Amino acid sequence: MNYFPIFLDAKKLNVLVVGGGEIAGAKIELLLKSPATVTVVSPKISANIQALLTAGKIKYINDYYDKSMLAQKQLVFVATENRSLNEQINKEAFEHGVLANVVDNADLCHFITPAIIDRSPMVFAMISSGQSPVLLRYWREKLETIIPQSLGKLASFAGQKRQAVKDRFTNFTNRRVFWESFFSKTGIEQGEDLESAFNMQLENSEDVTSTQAELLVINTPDHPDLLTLGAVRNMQKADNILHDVEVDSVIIDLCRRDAPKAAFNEDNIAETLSLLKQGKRVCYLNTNQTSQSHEFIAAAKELNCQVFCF
Ligand SMILES: C[C@@]1(CC(=O)O)C2=NC(=C\c3[nH]c(c(CCC(=O)O)c3CC(=O)O)Cc3[nH]c(c(CC(=O)O)c3CCC(=O)O)/C=C3\N/C(=C\2)[C@@H](CCC(=O)O)[C@]3(C)CC(=O)O)/[C@H]1CCC(=O)O
Ligand SMILES: NC(=O)c1ccc[n+]([C@@H]2O[C@H](COP(=O)([O-])OP(=O)(O)OC[C@H]3O[C@@H](n4cnc5c(N)ncnc54)[C@H](O)[C@@H]3O)[C@@H](O)[C@H]2O)c1
Repeated sequence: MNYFPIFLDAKKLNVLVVGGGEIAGAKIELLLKSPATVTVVSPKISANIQALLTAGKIKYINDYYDKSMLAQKQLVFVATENRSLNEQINKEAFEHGVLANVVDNADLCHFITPAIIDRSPMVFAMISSGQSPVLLRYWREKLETIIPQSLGKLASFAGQKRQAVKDRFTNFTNRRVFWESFFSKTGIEQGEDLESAFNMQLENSEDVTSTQAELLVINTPDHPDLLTLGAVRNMQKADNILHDVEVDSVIIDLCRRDAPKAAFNEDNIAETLSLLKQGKRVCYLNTNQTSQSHEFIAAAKELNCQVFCF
């Protein structure tokens, strides 16, 4: 991953846009979807940009770019047709600690703009690391059709109810189980009857003090595409991950990111069994059915923990 993905709080963002043509206009429109402060510098601006200026949405410097304009800015977008000017801005921005994006010039970008699926407050942003913008657009269009429009409404609702769930359940595992169960209910994703479904679930949920231990054994294929949907869902739910050394890192990366991970060996069998005794959900990515792995699974069953195979 050569590009590190983060989301910036745009309330505190000061952005300079160099250029006043069609491409600069598109970047400004995108920036104005957020509360960023946008300053445009160009000796000429298009009718679209003029309209934004008249509406008081942007600041405008009617001049040629100068490096002094980078002061107090965190980002600069460059949309001029002048290659040597674009190179100069890339260099000067770097010297001033400002990150530059030169539109459609990966080699002059300190950061690149992603394809975006906006279901605010849920926002999906993705890149092809500059390798293939057309492939990226193709996937954005595909994902647009499967991500429901109501997802933003659901995320806002969950945000408003987070404190109520925190007040009701003191421990982290109970809160996670509550939300997992709420989001998997029929109709919830479509935003139907959120308030009544939520209230009913909150009233009927028990505070589970000791959870039932689960060992989720994934018979891991060579290729991630061959994992079943059930396997991936359970890999995402595990508290701890144990994997045979042969398992591909791409598959391990599909497990819950904050779950501790360990390679299966003699030394950590006892440790994993003790996690199961504490009622944890352990996912075991198994590739070779060795006698040692059979013994481990048998020992887990003896602990009275539930064993599921995928
Ligand atoms: C996300 C998106 C948003 C946006 O434009 O901001 C975006 N490009 C989009 C579309 C698109 N861009 C181009 C075509 C025409 C087809 C083609 O030529 O391939 C199409 C397709 C179309 O329009 O259908 C031309 C192009 N783009 C770049 C180069 C130069 C190069 O690759 O070296 C060239 C050749 C210029 C030339 O030959 O002269 C470079 C960049 N374009 C990026 C972003 C950054 C990398 C993102 C990534 O990781 O892929 C990066 C590195 C810099 C940046 O601009 O931040 C949007 C797609 C998603 C969406 O639709 O949502
Ligand atoms: N138009 C397209 O379809 C398209 C598509 C992809 C990439 N691009 C690239 O994006 C860039 C911008 O495209 P465009 O169509 O908006 O071009 P444009 O010629 O309409 O706009 C360029 C703008 O830069 C301004 N400018 C020039 N020198 C300047 C300086 N020293 N300081 C400040 N502003 C200055 C000009 O006044 C003008 O407003 C070009 O490099 C182009 O190759 C264009």
